[in-house]
Amino acid sequence: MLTPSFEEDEEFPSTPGKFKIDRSHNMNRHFRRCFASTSTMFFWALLLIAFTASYLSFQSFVESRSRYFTSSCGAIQWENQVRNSGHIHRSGGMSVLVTGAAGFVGSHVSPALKKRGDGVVGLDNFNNYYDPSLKKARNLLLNSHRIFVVEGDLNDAKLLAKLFDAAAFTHVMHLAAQAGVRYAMENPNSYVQSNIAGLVTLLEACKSANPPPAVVWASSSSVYGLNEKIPFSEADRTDQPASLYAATKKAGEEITHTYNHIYGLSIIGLRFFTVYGPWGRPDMAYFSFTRNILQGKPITVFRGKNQGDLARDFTYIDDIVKGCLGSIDTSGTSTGSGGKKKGPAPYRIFNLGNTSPVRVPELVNILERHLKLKAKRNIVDMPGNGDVPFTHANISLAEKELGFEPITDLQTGLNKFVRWYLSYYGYNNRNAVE
Ligand SMILES: O=C(O)[C@H]1O[C@H](OP(=O)(O)OP(=O)(O)OC[C@H]2O[C@@H](n3ccc(=O)[nH]c3=O)[C@H](O)[C@@H]2O)[C@H](O)[C@@H](O)[C@@H]1O
Repeated sequence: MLTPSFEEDEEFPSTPGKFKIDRSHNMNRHFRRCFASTSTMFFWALLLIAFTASYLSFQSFVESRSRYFTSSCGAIQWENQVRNSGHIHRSGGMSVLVTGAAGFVGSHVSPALKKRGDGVVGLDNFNNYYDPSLKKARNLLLNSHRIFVVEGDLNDAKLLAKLFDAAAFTHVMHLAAQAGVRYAMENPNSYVQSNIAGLVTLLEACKSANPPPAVVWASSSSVYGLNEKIPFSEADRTDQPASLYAATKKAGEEITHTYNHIYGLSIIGLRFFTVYGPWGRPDMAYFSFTRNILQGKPITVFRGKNQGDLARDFTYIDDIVKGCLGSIDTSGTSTGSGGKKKGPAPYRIFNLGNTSPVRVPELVNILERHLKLKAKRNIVDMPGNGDVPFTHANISLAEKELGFEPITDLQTGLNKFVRWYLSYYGYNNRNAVE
């Protein structure tokens, strides 16, 4: 029988790239040795069958946990999972349905709620806008915090009704969305589907719940569009969106207002300013720049009018999480019941930004320092694809009402991001998907 030796351990290093290269050579050698006698062959066949059987039963266990149920037995198990995950473990705590839980912001907000004793149930459709394996990895992390994430779509009204039947959510943290400013030109309907139709389906479920939850949801700094008044304040114009993405987020602000007005839903809309950090979104500039710099590929740096640099009020994820928790804690309650308004409910919108915009070339300089590599910069004029030249948040309202206080500068936040990136993808960076 084959016994592992030091020599074999060395041939299977932990880096996945090397593992792949060496595997065929090793497999040939193992096959020659292992199948030299019939008894060893029989032993390996039994082992293979046992392994396959346990893998299949594990898979079906995982599927039954998260997917919509098909049998009554599965339904009971599913409802128990939802109820347990949404159970509150502290006095005065909340039970929160987090949509987009396996997304970037959702995967940070959910454990933060759970750690302080709140109940959390996730909902995510695990779509392939970017590498779904990253979403699955975030999901594993959530599971390790005993957070159950239901795989399903916002537009599935029946599923939402089942969720609200199974758990008495006090709050909905609505983070699921079609994100990305420039992708809206490629796939406009996905924005309508998620950010408008999905939002309405969710609000319908919220207003019908008894009692209805308070809703905190992700709007976007992009609603300021062509606004030139700096810094951006909540009272500034938001009627000149520069992208379809921004237009759907602005529509979301109007739609949530009507549900507040007609049904007494308590609403907080959060205008996030270019959120970044560990477990981030691969479609965002800081993430794709890191990947390309490590792979020795060029990066495209957009330049604005008169060759001016673009700038963003980059905001670190941990600061955003504090703003989300502050919103949940101060949301007030919805006043309606069973779809009938009983009195006025709060409707508020807040900027969550860092208040110190950084030019995109400076972002690249910081990444170069952290990665100890030079970027191959390809500087081009900003195409007319929905981008805005700069963002800059005035956060005095969020400071006053939510206790929001961002403390992470870009240098520090990107250092944490790069360390995560290297630990997740490895130094050879071969597994990073475009
Ligand atoms: O805060 C927001 O409202 C928005 O922030 C980001 O949108 P954006 O600020 O455009 O973030 P990135 O796509 O990471 O771009 C950052 C900056 O890098 C620039 N960029 C982007 C990509 C690229 O290849 N080159 C480049 O120079 C962009 O023009 C922009 O100035 C998110 O992608 C949106 O989902 C979010 O709603």
